[in-house]
Amino acid sequence: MREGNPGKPDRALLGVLNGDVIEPPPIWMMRQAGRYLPEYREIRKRAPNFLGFCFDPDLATEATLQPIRRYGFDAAILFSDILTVPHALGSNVWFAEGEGPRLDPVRDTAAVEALRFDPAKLAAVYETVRRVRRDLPAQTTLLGFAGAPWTVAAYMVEGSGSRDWVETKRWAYANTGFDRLIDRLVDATVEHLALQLEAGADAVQIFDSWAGALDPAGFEKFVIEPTQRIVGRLKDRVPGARIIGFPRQAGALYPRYADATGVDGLSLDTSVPLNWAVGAIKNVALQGNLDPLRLLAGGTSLDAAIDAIRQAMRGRRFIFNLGHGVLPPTPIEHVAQLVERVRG
Ligand SMILES: Cc1c2[nH]c(c1CCC(=O)O)Cc1[nH]c(c(CCC(=O)O)c1C)Cc1[nH]c(c(CCC(=O)O)c1C)Cc1[nH]c(c(C)c1CCC(=O)O)C2
Repeated sequence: MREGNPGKPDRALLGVLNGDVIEPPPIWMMRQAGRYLPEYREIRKRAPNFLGFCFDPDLATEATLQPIRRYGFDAAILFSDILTVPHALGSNVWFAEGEGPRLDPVRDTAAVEALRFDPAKLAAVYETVRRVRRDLPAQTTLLGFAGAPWTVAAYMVEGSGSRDWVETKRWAYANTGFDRLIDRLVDATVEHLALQLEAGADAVQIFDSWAGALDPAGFEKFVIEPTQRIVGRLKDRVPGARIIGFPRQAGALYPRYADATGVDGLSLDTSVPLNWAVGAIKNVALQGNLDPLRLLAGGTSLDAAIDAIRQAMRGRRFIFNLGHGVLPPTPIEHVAQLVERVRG
């Protein structure tokens, strides 16, 4: 079934994005580098704060490689964060230990006009990409990433995480300059993703974690339209760029997102019935969507959930993943069970 990738080493995950059906499917996990790994918790102590960790190429390279060494996943994902982009735009971003991200809120046009993307502030990130590519096994795909404009804007407007994103939606729907923030983020995201691809990333994922917070008209304007611009411009700038989109909780709007944005792969959240997705979503590789809680719980119900996903996706361009990030209390043995079951 393989066409191969002329001129490229045989990277299964990149192969799926390029059009191959591969059995067993390549596997990686969102948030595979992080707190569920004892070796991550150990090196995390070496940095004074989380952004300092992300901007230290020694530490970020090591964190990226840890899950590859332990489990041999088919892809490594750059260890970084979606909030490095607001940092490079000049926003004040910090992680209050145990409380999640904090930013100085951006709530008017003057604050938007003050933002300037300076990629020099992310030089350590691109250096990490180069080092990881140099140290990775040749068959392992390296993924870069960015947050989508809507999700990054939501953190910038609220100044933190939120359940309902009230201030962001109020401004977005009022139509009083929020689009300018989205435009700035589209420009910065294209630049940031292009620099990762040019430093050695094989493909990139765009995380729109809060896409599901919008109504359908808002989803069209603030999720689909900016993502479509990013994909078009990135493919113009970096020929052959491969892009996975993750509009989390998009529900019935997943097919529209896949058709309209031009992504090569679509990451499905835990709530999506795969039998529906296979029929409704054409012409893209699908990725997903094991419930991270199944992985945490383990046991025979984990095996059954893995088998059901494999069964539903047989014959389809598919990348095995979770429906969202792995949770910190997940036992490391359950992850070993997952990888073995998918490949066995
Ligand atoms: C919304 C979002 C963020 N960051 C990210 C998203 C989109 C994906 C999603 O929806 O989960 C993306 C992200 N964050 C991180 C990665 C690294 C690569 C990987 O997936 O392994 C990636 C791809 C590391 C991280 N980013 C963060 C950690 C934990 C902090 C630490 O280790 O000290 C890690 C490993 C911190 C972070 N960063 C963010 C939050 C809300 C938090 C705090 C919540 C939490 O603690 O999980 C913003």
